[in-house]
Amino acid sequence: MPAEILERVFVDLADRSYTISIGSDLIPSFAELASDHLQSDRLFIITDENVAPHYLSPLLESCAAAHLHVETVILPAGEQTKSFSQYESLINRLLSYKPSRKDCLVALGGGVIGDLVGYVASSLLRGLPFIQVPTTLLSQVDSSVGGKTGINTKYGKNLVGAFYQPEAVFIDINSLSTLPARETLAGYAEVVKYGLINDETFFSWLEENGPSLLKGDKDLMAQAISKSCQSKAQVVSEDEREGGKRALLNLGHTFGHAIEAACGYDGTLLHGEGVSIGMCLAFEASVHLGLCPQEEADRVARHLKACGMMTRAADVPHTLEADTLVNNMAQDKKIEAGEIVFVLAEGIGKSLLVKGPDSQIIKTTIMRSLKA
Ligand SMILES: NC(=O)c1ccc[n+]([C@@H]2O[C@H](COP(=O)([O-])OP(=O)(O)OC[C@H]3O[C@@H](n4cnc5c(N)ncnc54)[C@H](O)[C@@H]3O)[C@@H](O)[C@H]2O)c1
Ligand SMILES: O=C(O)C(=O)C[C@@H](O)[C@H](O)[C@H](O)COP(=O)(O)O
Ligand SMILES: [Zn+2]
Repeated sequence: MPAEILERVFVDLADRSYTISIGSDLIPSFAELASDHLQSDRLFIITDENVAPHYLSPLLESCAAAHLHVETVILPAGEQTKSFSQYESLINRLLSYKPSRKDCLVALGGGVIGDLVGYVASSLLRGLPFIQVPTTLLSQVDSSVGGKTGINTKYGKNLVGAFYQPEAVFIDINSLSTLPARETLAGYAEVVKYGLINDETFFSWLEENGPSLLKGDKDLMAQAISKSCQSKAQVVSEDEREGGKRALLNLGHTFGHAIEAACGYDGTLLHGEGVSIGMCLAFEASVHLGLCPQEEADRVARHLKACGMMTRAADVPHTLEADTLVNNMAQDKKIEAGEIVFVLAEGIGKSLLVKGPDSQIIKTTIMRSLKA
């Protein structure tokens, strides 16, 4: 089947600008689509053990047809791959192939592969071009766009990394057909996030269409992916390095990352699941701080729950302590003069940054969410 591009979204970043192409059958046509972005005929495709059996062959076949020279690296799947040890081993493996600065890395996979490969691209030989081919819903709507790359450390999520933009992003929505339902749901949390941040109309659309989209309606899914990419591209174009409004894309993440760290990155809690609970906590905290009406927080939790998402810390299949979560939150990157800048909300579509809100209210909100 020839590639069908449904939409192109431009990320406007001066000399680092690029296009996100969204469509069907883009992976089997990768080499043709990517040809304008390649500076040499040598590519390094990095993927994981779950993605490779489905999508590596069509990608390799398209590269062979275009007479490209390709080396392939298949990494273990899962969050633990975003680590110092995998970073070092990938760097060494790539160096063994004697890469040049014009060769291109291709991240074929979810956010784990995209974040790791992007960071390797930013640092190997002081920077090589890379292309994102995201294959999870989460990576198609969020992580492949915007240039946040990095790995986790024992102190927390994404604490080592770089802002480093890809040359292009190719979103093949057909790849979602093999994604496990739990992963689709986790990605959906980041879709809902865009509505909650600044687009109540989109949130209402999701209330109406989210359940059908999650059941496999491809047309609705494509619309949600386009809308999410447009939203993210807009924010990133205005604030690439999170000097201000980009921090709103972190709605739910201060809480979510703290819960993820407490669970140990072993698959007990997926990133999107932490974000779902974290967004509910952000809205509940906003209610207790007198910023947001209770009905708005209830509406957020109701929608996420109706879709089958986790909405409370008590839903996590791991024993969590409020003190551990508060302690983990102290590693958040949005800290200014010793105070965490929280993403809170005055209502749906009305998010805002609040520096150092009452810490007792934050802790009480967490404790309530931990009660079954
Ligand atoms: N850089 C950013 O802006 C940004 C944004 C959001 C999230 N993230 C990061 O992204 C990561 C989460 O990404 P994710 O949710 O994509 O997880 P992931 O990369 O671990 O992928 C989820 C699982 O699905 C499998 N998989 C991927 N594509 C598949 C497909 N098409 N069919 C079958 N299986 C498939 C993977 O092997 C893995 O087991 C987290 O580390 C998070 O911190 C980064
Ligand atoms: O692109 C952004 O900016 C985001 O915050 C998107 C988030 O969904 C993503 O999880 C990101 O990796 C979080 O970044 P961090 O700076 O909080 O580590
Ligand atoms: Zn996220």
